[in-house]
Amino acid sequence: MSKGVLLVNLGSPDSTDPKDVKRYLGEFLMDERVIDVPYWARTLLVKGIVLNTRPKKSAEAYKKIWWEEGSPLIVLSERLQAKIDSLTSIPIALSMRYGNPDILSGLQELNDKGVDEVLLFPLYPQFAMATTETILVLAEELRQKHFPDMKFTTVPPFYNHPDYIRVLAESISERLEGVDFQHLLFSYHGVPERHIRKSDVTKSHCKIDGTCCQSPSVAHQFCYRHQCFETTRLVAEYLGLKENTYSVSFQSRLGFDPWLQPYTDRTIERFGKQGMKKLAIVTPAFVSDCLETLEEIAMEGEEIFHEVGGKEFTVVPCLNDRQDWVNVLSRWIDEWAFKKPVKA
Ligand SMILES: C=CC1=C(C)c2cc3[nH]c(cc4nc(cc5[nH]c(cc1n2)c(C)c5CCC(=O)O)C(CCC(=O)O)=C4C)c(C)c3C=C
Ligand SMILES: [Fe+2]
Repeated sequence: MSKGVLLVNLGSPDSTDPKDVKRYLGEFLMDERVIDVPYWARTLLVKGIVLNTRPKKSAEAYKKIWWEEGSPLIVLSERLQAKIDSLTSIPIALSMRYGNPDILSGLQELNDKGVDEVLLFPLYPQFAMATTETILVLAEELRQKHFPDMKFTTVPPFYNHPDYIRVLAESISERLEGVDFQHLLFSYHGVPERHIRKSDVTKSHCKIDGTCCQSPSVAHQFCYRHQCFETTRLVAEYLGLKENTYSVSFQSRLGFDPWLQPYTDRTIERFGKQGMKKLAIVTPAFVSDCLETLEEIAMEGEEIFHEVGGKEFTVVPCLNDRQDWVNVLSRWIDEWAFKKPVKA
């Protein structure tokens, strides 16, 4: 068997043209694991309402963060792929769940190189049905249809892996060295509360009120909320952060259903109104900087903080293509490919 790796990230529109943004949002939001309502209702909501207004607004936001080479998320993922590729001897392909390059072309590229055993590597530290699960389901559908002889292995969510925690914590301490801050906010992408209940394999563990995430359960294997809190706890422990000097919030909610709380924008506002002047923020659900970190946090978040009297707003960049992160990912890949012992 010949081995290869498919890194998979979320994806971006091809350009900031509202037509491209509309095509991308259409594919994204028509995913039944993102807007998980019956097909007719999703079609009515997405095609009848959201796609008539949101593409223009989102295109404006993308314009603010777009780079000459393209979408930051794609460019940063490509840089990560290239650096891993230079350290490993097996083929490394890159795909996006939505937009381009798609998962089919990534699998085709590996197949053309003679690969028949693929390590599927969703670039998400925490599991969510709207991210990890949708990648794995689509990849499996494509495998069955186009590459039935291919074998898949999947990298599990690495939210509590000591290597990930160390690199994330080091990236925070590097950025915050010499920065005077009163509070470190861990802002994760939100999901609707309903998604947490749906992913609960026990069907009874998740209460979403904070009482369940600390009590051991098999449900945690698929619980986004638990995994976000665990990442935070472990990083705080690594950095020796004192209680009440850090907290968790959830950003980027869409629609009117309850999403995981507290919401990041309201938290930033509350901190400023309470008199906080110096806030630092880190976004561990994203391994690559993207619209949600560069625009929603670094631009909108800072504006909110300043409007309510805040002064210094420091954003920790995502891991992107940091060399220590590249080294960790390359080592994980080699350990899988060459069956080397797994070291923390
Ligand atoms: C942890 C990662 C992410 C989760 C969980 C997630 C859930 C989720 N997202 C939407 C809706 C949108 N998200 C959008 C952008 C976006 N989302 C993520 C990651 C997660 N999403 C990233 C990395 C990005 C940025 C992409 C980029 O090109 O930089 C957008 C598009 C932008 C916009 O119009 O605001 C939408 C829409 C839902 C509904 C959801 C869970 C159900
Ligand atoms: Fe999102």
